[in-house]
Amino acid sequence: MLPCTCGLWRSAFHTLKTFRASPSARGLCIPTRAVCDAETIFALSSGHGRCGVAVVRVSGPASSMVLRNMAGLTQALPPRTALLRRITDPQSKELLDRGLVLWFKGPHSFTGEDSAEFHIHGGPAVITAVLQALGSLEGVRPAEAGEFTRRAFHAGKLGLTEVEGLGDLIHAETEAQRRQALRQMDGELGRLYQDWSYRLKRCLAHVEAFIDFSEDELIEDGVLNQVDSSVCQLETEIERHLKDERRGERLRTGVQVVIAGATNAGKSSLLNTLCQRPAAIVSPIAGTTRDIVETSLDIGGFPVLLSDTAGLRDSSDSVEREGVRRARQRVEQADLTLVVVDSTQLPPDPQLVPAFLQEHLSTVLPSLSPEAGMKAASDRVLLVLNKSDLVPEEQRERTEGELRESPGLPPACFLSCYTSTGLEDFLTVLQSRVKTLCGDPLSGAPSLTQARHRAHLQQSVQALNQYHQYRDQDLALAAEGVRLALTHLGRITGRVGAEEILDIIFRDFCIGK
Ligand SMILES: Nc1nc2c(ncn2[C@@H]2O[C@H](COP(=O)(O)OP(=O)(O)OP(=O)(O)O)[C@@H](O)[C@H]2O)c(=O)[nH]1
Ligand SMILES: [K+]
Ligand SMILES: [Mg+2]
Repeated sequence: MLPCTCGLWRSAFHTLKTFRASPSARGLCIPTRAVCDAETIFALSSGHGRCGVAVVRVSGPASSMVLRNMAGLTQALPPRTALLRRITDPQSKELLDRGLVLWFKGPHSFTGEDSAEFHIHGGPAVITAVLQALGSLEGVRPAEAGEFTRRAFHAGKLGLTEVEGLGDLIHAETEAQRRQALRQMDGELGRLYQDWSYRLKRCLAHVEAFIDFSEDELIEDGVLNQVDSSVCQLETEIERHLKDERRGERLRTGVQVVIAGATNAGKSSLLNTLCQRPAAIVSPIAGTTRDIVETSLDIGGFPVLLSDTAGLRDSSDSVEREGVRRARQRVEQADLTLVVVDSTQLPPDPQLVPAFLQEHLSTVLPSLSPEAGMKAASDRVLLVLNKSDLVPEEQRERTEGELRESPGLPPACFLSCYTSTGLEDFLTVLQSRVKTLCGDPLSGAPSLTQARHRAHLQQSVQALNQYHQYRDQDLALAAEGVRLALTHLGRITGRVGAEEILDIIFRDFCIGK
């Protein structure tokens, strides 16, 4: 029997051969489309509208010609050095602006191609003149949305998860979103998936080596046991990564918080208080809100999509009934529900309040009632006891004491949307709940951020089940399971079938990125 190391070497070599041979495996190589597209592209990369400085980016083989024609640069430029130049029209030689030009020699650029940047004055007329001048040059055309990044991807500068991270970074609206996106753009998530791919490749190599050489006794029996435990270990890691309760995805898209409760409890007033503008109509007429009113908020760095809904009651009005139906539907989909209660309706005897609130919760939100599991309710609900300005202070304090003693209920906060009393305490509770729902983007393993990743990871795990299923009956089929799992992982990082998803990803990119 050969020593194990030799078996490893053989199996790795064997796998290389089979990868070349099998069409499904062929896709596993890094994308190798020509790094240099024949066309040179340009775009305004800074934001639109009047600004101090605007950045126009150029990428492609004609970039040096562009600098020669528009910035009068004849000799080879030092790369990555800003030079103050007169920027002129290439045909008429008219002065368009005075600005900085930079030159990036490929492959040491964002796209991997020869690139240039013009930092010009940000007035609309200056920008238009420079873009028009660029467009007049032969072989140079305006870039499509995300085209610079697409070229960077094809040049192997970024993996697909990094591209997605970059897209998220551009769209990040809150601190926590920025942190998560930056981490993904830096490649942490991509590295995690690539590490899994690498380990799966080793497993595959070993199984295939076993298939080919075990009969000649050239390989140790223990190899398969090693594969078994590696596959189990990987399954555990992927499943743990999947079991994140959608924290990363939630942070990326925003936590769905829904305001619900009886009519006139002050739901719309709460929405307006939280978003600090009169987004929803407030009136003493019960049944004012019918449609769902949405607004996005930044709660302590975390993104929240807050919805106000129709007051929950039986109504003979068909429009109101539709509003109530929509409200209930929203509550079902919510990550967190703020159940607003008019605190003047609470029993005057504080001891009766906990039971009253339990009862109230089960009528207002039957799916979150104690019967449906109070644990679920206390994780997904916050009770807002509104109009506290109308409750005597002494009664409020005694009620608060009672509520602290009744652990079965979701957290409850007294609040007045009129005077803002209690707002700070409520915001603290809300923020900590939202934070738990999103997780800390900086600690622990990087989070799963996209439904697309989740789908491929689930398929990967299913494929690994095939390995166990056929392990003792048909090793070729078992190996196919591992190969399939690898393909699914490859689809996340873009090593397999990237073209189909690129269009979807870049659709959300801006021009100039
Ligand atoms: N005193 C007092 N009145 C409040 C407070 N919050 C709301 N109100 C009043 O309560 C009434 C109902 O407020 P809304 O915000 O319209 O209540 P709602 O729950 O959205 O009502 P519907 O949309 O009809 O279900 C209005 O007259 C508000 O001015 C509060 O904190 N204190
Ligand atoms: K109302
Ligand atoms: Mg309302």
